[in-house]
Amino acid sequence: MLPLLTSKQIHEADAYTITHEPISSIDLMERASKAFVGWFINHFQDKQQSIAVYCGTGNNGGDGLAIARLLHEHGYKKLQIKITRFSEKASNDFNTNLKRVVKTNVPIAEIQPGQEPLKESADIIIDAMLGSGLNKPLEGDYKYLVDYLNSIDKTVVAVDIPTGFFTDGEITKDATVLKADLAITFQQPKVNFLLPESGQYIGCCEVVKIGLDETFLNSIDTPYFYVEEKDIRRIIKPRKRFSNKGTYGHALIVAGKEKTMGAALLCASACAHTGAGLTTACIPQSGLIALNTSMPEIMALLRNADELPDIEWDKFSTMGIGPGLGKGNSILKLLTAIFENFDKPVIIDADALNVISDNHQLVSKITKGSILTPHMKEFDRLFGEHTSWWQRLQTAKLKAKELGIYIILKNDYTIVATPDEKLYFNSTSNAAMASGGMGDVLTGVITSLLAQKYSPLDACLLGVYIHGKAGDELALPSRLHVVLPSRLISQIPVTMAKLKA
Ligand SMILES: NC(=O)C1=CN([C@@H]2O[C@H](COP(=O)(O)OP(=O)(O)OC[C@H]3O[C@@H](n4cnc5c(N)ncnc54)[C@H](O)[C@@H]3O)[C@@H](O)[C@H]2O)[C@H](O)CC1
Ligand SMILES: [K+]
Repeated sequence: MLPLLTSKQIHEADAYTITHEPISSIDLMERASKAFVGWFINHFQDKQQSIAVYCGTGNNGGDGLAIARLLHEHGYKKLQIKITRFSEKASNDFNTNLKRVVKTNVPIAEIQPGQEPLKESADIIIDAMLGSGLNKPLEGDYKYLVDYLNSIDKTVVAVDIPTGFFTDGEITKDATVLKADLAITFQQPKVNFLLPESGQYIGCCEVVKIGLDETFLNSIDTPYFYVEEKDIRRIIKPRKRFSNKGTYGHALIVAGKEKTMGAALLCASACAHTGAGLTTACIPQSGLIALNTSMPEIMALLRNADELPDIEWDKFSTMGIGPGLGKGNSILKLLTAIFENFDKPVIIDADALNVISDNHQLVSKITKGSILTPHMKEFDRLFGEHTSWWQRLQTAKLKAKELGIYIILKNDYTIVATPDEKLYFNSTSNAAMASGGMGDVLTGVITSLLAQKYSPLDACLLGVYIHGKAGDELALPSRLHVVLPSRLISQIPVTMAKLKA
């Protein structure tokens, strides 16, 4: 897992690398700038395009000056540097790089406090004004300049972090940030890049390694982790010789009502396709024909609106409860009965989450180790309104600990909050997957993994990853506009096979 650092910790990692590699800070800056330029020249190959490099006077600005020099050496002809002299302070490495770039004769202009922004006509703006040193929202000269640059709608490439964007902590709705089409960020994604609020400020993000000390990075105490394919390959288990259906558990999918049987079918089908030994769907009578005709592999346990179904509690390894289930008194009774009689962790989604929100006394009854899979609205209904994703992260961390449960907060980078106060960000999935039924599939996948004796944490991390990866494999190569849940289900065994290869 890649630990994600706060800006304070990034500065510590920077200092540690300088002392222990050892490397001088100016050489580390050179390495970072080269990494930026390596990516930049591959993607902006037209050397006749005009480029304005806006530099602050700290180390982000120092990077900007080094980048301008390196681009000049690579033959970019129409470069200009604009230094924001809004502070009397300048870092040593900024000053050193200023001396170095002066020798190249790339034109340099300085913008003084209170000065009107210089009219910008360049095709591309490289933003090296402020980076991880940002310590307050933009105001005064910076705000004025950034508002102007945002208004002229140029292609903006941010060095490390867009000016005005906090890497961690709450992003306020009225924040002034220089909107970047692309942020080329150093060493690792920043926590706030992974939250939906960043969408309006960052078009896309590329991470370039700058050789910070890996042992130190991995030793830093942080609740935030980024899950990568190598982590998933360590979690996924092969199907063994001499195994049989009993080896892989029996999952019960409690889902569906008359007009939302599709959710139950998708969930149960995903469960079977992810490899549960047996899958039974607890559905109303009205869904039986649909189940039998669409999925002969799946057994039925019928639910009658007025009485509790006759569940043999010991028979099932786990349960996935909620997709298309409906609300109301009978569902409340059913959930209560499950929490009272079934002592293994379950997966709770959709309508089951809403029933818990409406009957808050149920929250404390949720079996320890269970997994909740809310999207943003379901999460807020359960745990209260939030005005930012940062707040939501903190609540998820708190509630997962307090209730001894796992919370999967669905999002572009779906977040898994665990009872030991960690937050794992998933790295797969894409916008083509944003369609009804995708969440039902995820619930089926995770239920299946829990039935197969993966620990709740591994079931969460693996389930979320393969769900997103299957969607990526289908959508990304041919840039599909949309991937439907039922198509994604049939991809899951393929995705799992690739991860085990
Ligand atoms: N390990 C790495 O990732 C490396 C990063 N590098 C680059 O260094 C910057 C961070 O540099 P730093 O000097 O610490 O901070 P900034 O340049 O972002 O800011 C400078 C300075 O500005 C002041 N300031 C903060 N907020 C405001 C504000 N709202 N208005 C006005 N002034 C503000 C404050 O005094 C800051 O100290 C990182 O992003 C990378 O680009 C290294 O090059 C290599 C290693
Ligand atoms: K920047």
